[in-house]
Amino acid sequence: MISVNDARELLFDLVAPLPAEHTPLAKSAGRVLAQDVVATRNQPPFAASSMDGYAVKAAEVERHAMFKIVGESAAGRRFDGSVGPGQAVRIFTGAPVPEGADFVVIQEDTERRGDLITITDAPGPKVNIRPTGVDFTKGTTISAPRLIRAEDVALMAAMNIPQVPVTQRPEIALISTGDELVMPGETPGPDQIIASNTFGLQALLEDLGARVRILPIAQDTVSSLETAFDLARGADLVVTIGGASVGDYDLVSDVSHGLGMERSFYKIRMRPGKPLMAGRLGDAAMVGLPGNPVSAMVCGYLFLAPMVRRMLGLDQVLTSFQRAKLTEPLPANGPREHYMRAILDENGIRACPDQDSSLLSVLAEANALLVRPPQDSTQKTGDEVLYLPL
Ligand SMILES: Nc1nc2c(c(=O)[nH]1)N[C@H]1C(S)=C(S)[C@@H](COP(=O)(O)OP(=O)(O)OC[C@H]3O[C@@H](n4cnc5c(N)ncnc54)[C@H](O)[C@@H]3O)O[C@H]1N2
Ligand code: MOO
Repeated sequence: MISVNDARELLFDLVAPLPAEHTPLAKSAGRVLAQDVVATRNQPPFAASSMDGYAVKAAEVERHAMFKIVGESAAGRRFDGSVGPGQAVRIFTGAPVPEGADFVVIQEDTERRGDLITITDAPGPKVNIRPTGVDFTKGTTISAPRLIRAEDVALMAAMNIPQVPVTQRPEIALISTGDELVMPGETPGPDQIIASNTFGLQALLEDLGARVRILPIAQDTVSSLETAFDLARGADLVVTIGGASVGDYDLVSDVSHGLGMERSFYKIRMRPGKPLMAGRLGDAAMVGLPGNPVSAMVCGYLFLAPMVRRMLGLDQVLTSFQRAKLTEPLPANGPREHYMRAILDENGIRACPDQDSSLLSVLAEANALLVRPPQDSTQKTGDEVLYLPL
């Protein structure tokens, strides 16, 4: 058995960042920027008014000063002439400031009669003009890698980048194994249950940006498992669920070995999630998850999620541990690193009372995984512990 950290390193060795592709700007949110993108224009491309009012010469701005309106500058339609002494140009927010003007008096500070305006209130020092390129200039770069957020989409749109280079989405095939499983919506036989962690993992992995294919459930036979592996061809990562332990029907190891899987490791010194196997199967990475629903989900958070982030080319692939104070004591831990479902609130953190790895109801109630090092001693209320937010 190897440690969680060693397992993670070996899992990272099984995957690499995927190539880039272009996606339309409108579809780029949630994807990972694969190459730097560069603005090809200044924003604003001209000195622009930030208010509705009158463009004048700053030197002439004072209370009671009068100006003659000689034209209009609107957003999208500039005033072509220039502003001379005693002249003003009617101007609107976002419009180009005409030549000769270096101040915009807001209309609330003026009184207009025909084509004459008078400044009624002393304008402050603010010139109400946005200089050319104040937002960004030609050559401004958004650096890759970067998880593209809505704000980045807006910025790239303003930069006039209609096609965005993004990392290809990792394709993941999920194979549930076991005669006892049926899909949600089907009618289970008396000894059957519903495949669950399959769908939890799909949600988790898709949320990270992977494309997930749920394959038909493999029965506990060699041929059924072989068929499932065959259907998984083309995936970057093949994940099996269940059949990883030592029972007579735990066939994943034998079947994957028979198909040429080069094993990287089997079993991690952790709870839950001990009987995890990993290796390379043809062009794909393969991870055999333990079937217990919580074990599979915890391994999804701890191992599959970082693998996906690595395939997406992100720098930050691990979730950082946080610290909180215990609101209830903990008994000593055994030899395996323990990821306990826990509840974090404003007072601190406490482990859920029942940590059996079949209990999805407890996992759903939890909002953190409290991390116990191997052989950790008894912890008292108020002691600080590490946790991962869920
Ligand atoms: N003698 C030993 N028995 C077990 C050991 C051991 O070391 N020695 N390890 C235990 C641990 S820890 C785990 S975890 C499980 C892992 O077992 P498998 O990976 O072989 O999983 P299965 O036996 O196929 O299933 C376990 C459990 O989970 C249910 N299951 C499986 N897949 C799904 C799914 N997609 N959705 C919902 N539930 C699923 C399955 O019905 C079983 O109840 O082994 C222990 N045993
Ligand atoms: O370690 Mo198993 O993965 O607890 O239930």
